[in-house]
Amino acid sequence: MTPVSAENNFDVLVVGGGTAGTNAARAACNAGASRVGVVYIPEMFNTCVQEGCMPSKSVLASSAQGYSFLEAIYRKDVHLNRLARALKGKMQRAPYTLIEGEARFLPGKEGVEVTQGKKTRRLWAKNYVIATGSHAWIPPIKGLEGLPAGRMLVSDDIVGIQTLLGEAPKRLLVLGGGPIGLELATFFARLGTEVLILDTAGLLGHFDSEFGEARLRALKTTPHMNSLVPGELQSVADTANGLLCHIVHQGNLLERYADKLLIATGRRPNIEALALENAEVQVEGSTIQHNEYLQTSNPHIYIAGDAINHHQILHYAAEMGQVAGANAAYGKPTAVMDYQKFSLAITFDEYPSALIGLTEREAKAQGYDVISATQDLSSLGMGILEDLPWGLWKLVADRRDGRVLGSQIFGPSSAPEIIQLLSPILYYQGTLRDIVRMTWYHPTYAELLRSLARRLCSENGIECPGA
Ligand SMILES: Cc1cc2nc3c(=O)[nH]c(=O)nc-3n(C[C@H](O)[C@H](O)[C@H](O)COP(=O)(O)OP(=O)(O)OC[C@H]3O[C@@H](n4cnc5c(N)ncnc54)[C@H](O)[C@@H]3O)c2cc1C
Ligand SMILES: NC(=O)c1ccc[n+]([C@@H]2O[C@H](COP(=O)([O-])OP(=O)(O)OC[C@H]3O[C@@H](n4cnc5c(N)ncnc54)[C@H](O)[C@@H]3O)[C@@H](O)[C@H]2O)c1
Repeated sequence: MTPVSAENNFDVLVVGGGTAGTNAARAACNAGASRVGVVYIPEMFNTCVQEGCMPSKSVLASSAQGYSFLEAIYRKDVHLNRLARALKGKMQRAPYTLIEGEARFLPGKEGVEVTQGKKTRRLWAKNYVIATGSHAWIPPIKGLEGLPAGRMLVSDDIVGIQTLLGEAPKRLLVLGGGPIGLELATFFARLGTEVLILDTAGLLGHFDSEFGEARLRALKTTPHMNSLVPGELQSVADTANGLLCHIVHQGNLLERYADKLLIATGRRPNIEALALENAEVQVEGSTIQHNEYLQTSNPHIYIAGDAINHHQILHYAAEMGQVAGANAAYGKPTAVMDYQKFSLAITFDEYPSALIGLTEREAKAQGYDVISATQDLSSLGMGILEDLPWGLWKLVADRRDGRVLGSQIFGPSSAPEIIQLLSPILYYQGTLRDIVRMTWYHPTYAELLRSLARRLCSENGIECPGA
């Protein structure tokens, strides 16, 4: 290895300054690494704040409050400027060194080369963390590539949505009914855009199937929303009447017109620019091979966050960063990434859905003796008072000891908050009996958790107070 100057020599070098990268750097500092560097591209330094969680929730909140498209965009820009300023300030005060530019690995264990404009700089580290995030994936569909600029949007485009659209489109085809598709479809439908959602599978694929089915029924009653699920976009062509979309649905070939197309079919890791072949890091398809310590096939290189190509949600990015950063600082695989411990997913659309812990399907696959109870929230207590048109709540437990394994909820606008009632219960390995003994206020949605727990006890012969 050709030596580098002291300022370019690190114990741990993190490539990526987003949530995973900054958590990795902080964890490396806390684990005793004295020289820790973070390389990042300043224009797009943090997905959550710049184009992900926060802008999507900002426009959703504005549309729920009745703001127009342009007002929602203005408010989003104000929110993001404030959030980005706070985050940058936090990064500047952190105990690691920030380096701006795009990084790529060099062959022969020479470290990484960082390019910014015409300047390049070579950095070397004992251990590295790759935390380069992800980008929207565009499926190979006939006609997509040749579309004129502004006709097609991807989820990353929310940051520049006004420049791309000018105003809310009259007709929008949303490809993909995952969280991004459902959230952005909700935003546009609330503004009066006629939205058509297509998904080749079902909605809410991570949930038990009754939740995807209920979400689809609810979608069909939402003003300005329509769906063809499962439905496949075969081709698209730009015509004088708009985008002509050929769609296969239930064996029929349908024609639909849209003014704009929004692609929300998942995300893929940002790894192309890294020249990983130089670092002897094995990649299979879009996935960097790694073990439970988040260590790649090169023992000096770890990986964290969306770049890992699964669990692409913020709190996982933070946790993976902590694990990868600590292991990189120790110089050996020590901390293990436990995904199940952090299982929590929320979609903030018209009828929000949330899950925590294991679904019934996952619990069965793991060999648990599963019991579950589901309640329709629209016909119960608060659901009646609030005229809730749709709502389901499911509790999953282990028959052997009544331990709570997971829960899913859909419908009420407070679902994203309600699901987190289960967080301490799962963390402390609480049981159905614990839930029944706890105090719940009436009338609230939360008190229904006790009804579910009581029902599971009485139906399955588990001793519970009042069951
Ligand atoms: C529309 C949308 C909505 C979302 N909503 C939510 C939500 O509500 N809740 C939730 O939990 N999650 C949400 N997510 C997911 C969440 O935003 C991501 O999981 C999380 O931000 C990923 O963090 P990260 O650190 O892995 O990547 P990023 O934040 O993308 O960081 C990647 C870093 O790598 C740097 N980089 C990339 N390539 C290079 C290179 N070659 N050299 C140097 N630096 C490089 C970038 O500059 C950046 O600093 C959403 C995502 C999207 C797109
Ligand atoms: N609220 C949140 O927590 C939140 C919000 C947004 C994004 N995210 C995260 O960001 C990541 C990306 O989200 P996403 O919604 O883009 O991806 P996703 O993978 O969650 O969903 C993509 C959807 O597109 C469908 N699909 C795939 N190919 C298709 C095709 N050719 N035609 C039609 N449909 C197709 C899939 O069946 C799936 O339902 C996810 O990991 C998600 O968890 C989280």
